[in-house]
Amino acid sequence: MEKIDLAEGGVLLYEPEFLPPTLSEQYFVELRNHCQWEQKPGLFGHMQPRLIASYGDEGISYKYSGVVNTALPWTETLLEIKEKIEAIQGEYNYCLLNCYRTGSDSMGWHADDEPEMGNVIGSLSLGATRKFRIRHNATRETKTFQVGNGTLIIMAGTMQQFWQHEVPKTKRHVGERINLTFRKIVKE
Ligand SMILES: O=C(O)CCC(=O)C(=O)O
Ligand SMILES: [Fe+2]
Repeated sequence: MEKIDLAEGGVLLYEPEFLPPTLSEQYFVELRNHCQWEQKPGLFGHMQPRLIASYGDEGISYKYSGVVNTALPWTETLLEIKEKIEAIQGEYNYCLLNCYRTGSDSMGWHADDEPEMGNVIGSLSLGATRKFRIRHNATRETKTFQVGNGTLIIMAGTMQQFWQHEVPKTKRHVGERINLTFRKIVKE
């Protein structure tokens, strides 16, 4: 596990081999086939370039890109994955899943810095390898991480306040990738 101390108190943990490939593949197939995937409109009425699904504790909902996502009840598989990540760091009550179907699916620069969002976010990648980039708001310093089948990233400390992150589009022919971000939503 690589621990990267970022400017101004941000912390990023990076473990490319967090889960073994066969288990990751099993999770990928299970989640792709059984999650309730949908494509939602983003901020300006365009559809978001990816599919999403969200699961969590009862009564949890999360407003994201202007869209409210109400959590479906946890599944066995998601609880199993959640426990594995919690064993490294964090305590989570919500999971947003993103499915990037091709290289044209992506997620633009953003920070998960909503006031109700806990500062520790556990992010697991399954399937095709994509780039995950982070960029410091003021200095524009950028770092790129390859996120492949079974890669874990934990974002913590003040990272969301000082850095944004993205999953850029790629012209390469890439297969599908599923990303799970486990979060803690604190209700007022
Ligand atoms: O797909 C990823 O690796 C990042 C997802 C993400 O940043 C998010 O869901 O907020
Ligand atoms: Fe994010």
